[in-house]
Amino acid sequence: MGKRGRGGGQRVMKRDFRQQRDNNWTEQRRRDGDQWATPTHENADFEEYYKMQGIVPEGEWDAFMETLRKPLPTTFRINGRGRFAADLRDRLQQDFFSQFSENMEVEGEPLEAPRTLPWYPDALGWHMAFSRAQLRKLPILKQVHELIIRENDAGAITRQEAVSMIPPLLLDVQAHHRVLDTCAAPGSKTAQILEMLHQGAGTPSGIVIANDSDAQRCNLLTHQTKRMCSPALMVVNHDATQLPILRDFQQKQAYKFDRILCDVPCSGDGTLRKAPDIWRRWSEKNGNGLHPLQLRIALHSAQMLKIGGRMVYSTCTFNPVEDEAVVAELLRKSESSLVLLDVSQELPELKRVPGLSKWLVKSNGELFPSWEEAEARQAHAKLTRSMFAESDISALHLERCMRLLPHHGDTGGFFVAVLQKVAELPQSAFVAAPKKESKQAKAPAQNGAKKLAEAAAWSAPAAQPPPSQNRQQPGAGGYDSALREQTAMEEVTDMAYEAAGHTQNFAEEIEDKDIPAATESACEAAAAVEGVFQVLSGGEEIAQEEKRAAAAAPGAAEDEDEKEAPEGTREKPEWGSIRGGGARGRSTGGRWRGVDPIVPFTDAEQLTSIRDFYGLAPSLKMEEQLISRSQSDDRKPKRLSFVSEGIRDLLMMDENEQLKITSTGLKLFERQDAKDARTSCLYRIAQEGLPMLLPAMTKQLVFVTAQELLRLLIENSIALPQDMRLPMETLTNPAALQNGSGGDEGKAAAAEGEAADGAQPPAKKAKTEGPAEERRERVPWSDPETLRQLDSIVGGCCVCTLRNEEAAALGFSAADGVAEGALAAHAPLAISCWRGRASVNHMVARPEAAQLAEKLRAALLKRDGPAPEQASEQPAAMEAEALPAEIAA
Ligand SMILES: C[S@@+](CC[C@H](N)C(=O)[O-])C[C@H]1O[C@@H](n2cnc3c(N)ncnc32)[C@H](O)[C@@H]1O
Repeated sequence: MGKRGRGGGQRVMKRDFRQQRDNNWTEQRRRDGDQWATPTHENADFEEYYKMQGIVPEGEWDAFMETLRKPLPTTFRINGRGRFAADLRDRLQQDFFSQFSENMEVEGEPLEAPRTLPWYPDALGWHMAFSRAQLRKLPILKQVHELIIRENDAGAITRQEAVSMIPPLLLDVQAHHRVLDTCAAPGSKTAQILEMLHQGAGTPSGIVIANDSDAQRCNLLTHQTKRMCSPALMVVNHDATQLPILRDFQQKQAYKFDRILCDVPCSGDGTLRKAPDIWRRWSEKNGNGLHPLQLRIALHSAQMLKIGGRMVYSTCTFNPVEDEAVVAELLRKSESSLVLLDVSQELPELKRVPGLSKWLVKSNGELFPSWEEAEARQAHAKLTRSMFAESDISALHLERCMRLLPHHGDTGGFFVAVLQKVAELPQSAFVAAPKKESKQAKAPAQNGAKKLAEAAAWSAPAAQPPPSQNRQQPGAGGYDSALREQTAMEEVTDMAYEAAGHTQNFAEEIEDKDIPAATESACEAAAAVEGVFQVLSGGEEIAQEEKRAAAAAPGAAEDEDEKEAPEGTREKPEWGSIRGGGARGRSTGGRWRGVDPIVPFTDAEQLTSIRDFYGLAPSLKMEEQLISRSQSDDRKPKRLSFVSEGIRDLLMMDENEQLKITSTGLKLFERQDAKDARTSCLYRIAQEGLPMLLPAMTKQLVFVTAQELLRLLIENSIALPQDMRLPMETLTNPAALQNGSGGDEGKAAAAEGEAADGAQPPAKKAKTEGPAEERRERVPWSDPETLRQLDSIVGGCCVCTLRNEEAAALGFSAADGVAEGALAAHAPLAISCWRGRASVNHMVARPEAAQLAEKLRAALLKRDGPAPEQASEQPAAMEAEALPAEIAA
């Protein structure tokens, strides 16, 4: 079959794969004739290959294989650091894990007690291994299982495979770092990195750029990281070998990163325990096919790293061709500008084996120790020299790499190398070594040695593309194009197709049989193998798109020579004049088709209105840090998001719209569209923006008791007393809303009862006013202090938050009431609400409201003990079923 035909098939496979990717990997069964057969956990090629490689220490092979055949335990980490994370850890320990004992059994089957991951800092990483049968039979396991799903959805914990937590820990991220996560979707490591960035108080000066070459997976990445509520994150969609290198106007040089994670696409056999279908699809060809891409990603990343910066290269495969071979070639090409760090003293409790210094490469069914031997046997056609352990290998200290073996810690398999940049990479690093004499000789001659040299030159440190290249490629892909020509990508193509075939079938059989939430582990396993697609379809599509975008860019046809400012002279552009990568709805056209452009929000009238309405302190620099994604100018933007100073600066540096931005910024405000809910402010507060807004808010705040907050969360709406209800005229006369309660008029209107509460946002109203709601007897607000505050705010959006002293007593804030950090999991207990004509309703999504209610109930239970009617019940944290049906759901 020709390549064109197969490419079409690839697209279908890719779509099928994506549609199912959120599902959990379970034990797969495949149709075998008319029989359903459970896949065997055997693969002779796999065993032979890895036995020969010597990846497992002497005498441990059986234990290695036995563990690989078992399902993977559940692991999770408690988000964030500090007191809040420790509190949650202690609560889980007291309420749940203390109920397990050492020698527990379920119907004769031993049950392993949950335990902490010994190497994870502050005992915040946990491991639990129990079977499905045990889960069904032991109620406490079911409760723990549900708790983990709930806390994961709420952003308090993250379910993540244990070994996948290691790269971010070794990246050693600090709050001021610029961090790049090159292959980031679905985003479990990005989330971990973000937490590290946010470990101090306030908004960090550093940023995280999370990239993935697959646009749909970028959306998944956005979704996964949304719960982190970080204004310091930007998600971009590029081929990591062509990520644009921007010019840093502050440093007057290329924009570089302090930390880079290259968690590259790989063949994924380290995930066999959660993706058992790999057993029957495993082939060394997958790894051989991915090696060139992995190397190119690592090389380009190294170029984007600051001198002194740290880069982690990781895979979830045991395969040395994708692991040590890539690291070795990277070190070789760097000519000592990169150093492989000895991290044996970091995470000391983590059991690991050192990297290999010799390995074999398989081709045509034979294993070869060197390129020369493969060449002599005519078996080198689909190989590159860089896949082999060369004679210089001992000088590279590959023993500093680490391989995580499943039987050592009951985990998946993983590989990690930590590198530090000590000097700029030589230009020669970006010119590929000859692969095969015959083709090699042709390539420069056919394509032009000058072009190659030019491409390599402009990829040098801090250099900008020469004008001609710049017009062709918005990204710093100069060396890449050279590399493409020289590495004879078309030969890798076949291997990639084969690898992709493996992925397709793998994907086709995914079924969701277990956990309802999209699980991180499923996505990770999927990601590991899906990367294969990027070699061809994804990568090529992106390259095409980047070319198209460059051509479509305003002024692309002009002489770039005249436009390029000499190094070091670039001025900082005006905030209001920038446009972040996107084209949709722009009359001038933008760079990235189908992407809404990022537009600074500078509407002075609206900004003043928002600032006045919520009494926002000047410390919240909305005028310079608020953005929207607008399709056209004729309507006010639907959402306003806040970006950190670091992201704002990056947006300004990206004045040529080189970045294809999927998402950035923390949503603070949403346009209030309800026609019957007019207030003087067009924008209401988005719940996720509260951690950022609350410290700056001085108006529309209502400090309520814990019991009131709990009631509001459970009942959705609490009525105002009759004498505080607003008159009907406020529905059409916004000015009247500004004057607070309606006095006598209010009383008159109140006689019309609840159904007349037109100021409630219609969408919410539909949700909250079911027949059961109407039947429920509604006790109005009654605490005198709360009533005083409710009377002092104006109708429309407001925030109900726990009173400081209660927040401190219940452990939700420091004694001074100030939240630690901006992450959602550590945000003060506050909810975005709507003060309507006759009631106050919350505007929080149901799952989040349920989670907040449970958190509050647990804290109250801890402080006050069980309420009389609850005294005989289980701890509050376990009793979602005791909540009203709409919350428990
Ligand atoms: C192993 S997964 C990453 C998992 C992720 N780091 C996490 O922890 O959730 C590899 C990812 O690389 C992406 N990918 C594949 N080829 C790529 C390329 N050329 N550039 C950027 N991303 C790529 C895939 O879409 C996939 O999401």
